[in-house]
Amino acid sequence: MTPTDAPAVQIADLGKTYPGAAGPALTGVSLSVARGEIVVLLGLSGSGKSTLLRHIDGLETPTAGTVTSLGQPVAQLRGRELRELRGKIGFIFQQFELVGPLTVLENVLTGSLSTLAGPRVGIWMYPKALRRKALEHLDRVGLLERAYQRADTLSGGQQQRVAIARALMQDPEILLADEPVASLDPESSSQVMGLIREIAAERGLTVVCSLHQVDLALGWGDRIVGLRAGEVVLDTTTDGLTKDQVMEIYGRVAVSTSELTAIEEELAEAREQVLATELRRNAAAERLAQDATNEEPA
Ligand SMILES: Nc1ncnc2c1ncn2[C@@H]1O[C@H](COP(=O)(O)OP(=O)(O)OP(=O)(O)O)[C@@H](O)[C@H]1O
Repeated sequence: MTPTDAPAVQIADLGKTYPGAAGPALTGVSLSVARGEIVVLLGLSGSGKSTLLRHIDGLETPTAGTVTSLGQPVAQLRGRELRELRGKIGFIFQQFELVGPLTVLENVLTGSLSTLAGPRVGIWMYPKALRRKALEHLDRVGLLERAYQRADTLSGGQQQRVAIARALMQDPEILLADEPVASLDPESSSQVMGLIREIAAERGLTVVCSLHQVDLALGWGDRIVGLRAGEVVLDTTTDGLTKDQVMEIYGRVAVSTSELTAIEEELAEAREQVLATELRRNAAAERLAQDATNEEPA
């Protein structure tokens, strides 16, 4: 395998148990994501999607197994090495994580902070080249005319586009997105996902994105990885994949008809036993009452 063929992310037998947790958040997860691939993580709340994403840029440390991102063994990196890796991995979140009172442009500029020595307060504290780059990214996400507006005056969809522009300031090779459209309406959701896909194609970005919406995932991703209770239960390209197959991840159609019949028979048997016990109890109570009547003095 030549260096260019090397996967963007290689996860081997990853396990994670949070301190004090009753059970593991991830178990035996193995996954290889090629450069330029667009992968959707699907699964119910609590299935481990965020935990998996957070291991890719070293925000979590594995309990077992390894994660290699852009050829680097993530858990072994410290200090500058870890910062350098994170500099190549952009992250966008459900709640956008913008600084509301700051202007849109300033929010985008904060995406370049890891490349600068020391903090920056105000747009004019950033080098001109970075200001120009931030404006170009805002133009790309269709928000150039909003550059000097407060971030918290924008709609949810617009704020997520600002967050994308901010992530682009890092010139990332990988983009991680943790339910980026969970708080958006369907129209804004497809606009934001469409934009991510276009930008990923333009830049050859690798994208790993968790989503809740199966339809969106099917139309948007190249590949779907389904998680259930911390384990990979589906890993397939989206070509020809049906919604029913995907829904099995959620356990809604995971029970077959024969299993359902068996469960129903078991329930019917249990109901009969309860009924028989109740009948016996009633009979015993009647006998006691009868005995008491018989013993009463004439
Ligand atoms: N910091 C933490 N400490 C302890 N347990 C955690 C922590 N973060 C997550 N968990 C637990 O790990 C499991 C997986 O959580 P995770 O957030 O990765 O799931 P998720 O699929 O992203 O869920 P959601 O869709 O709700 O964001 C859950 O049982 C959760 O309660």
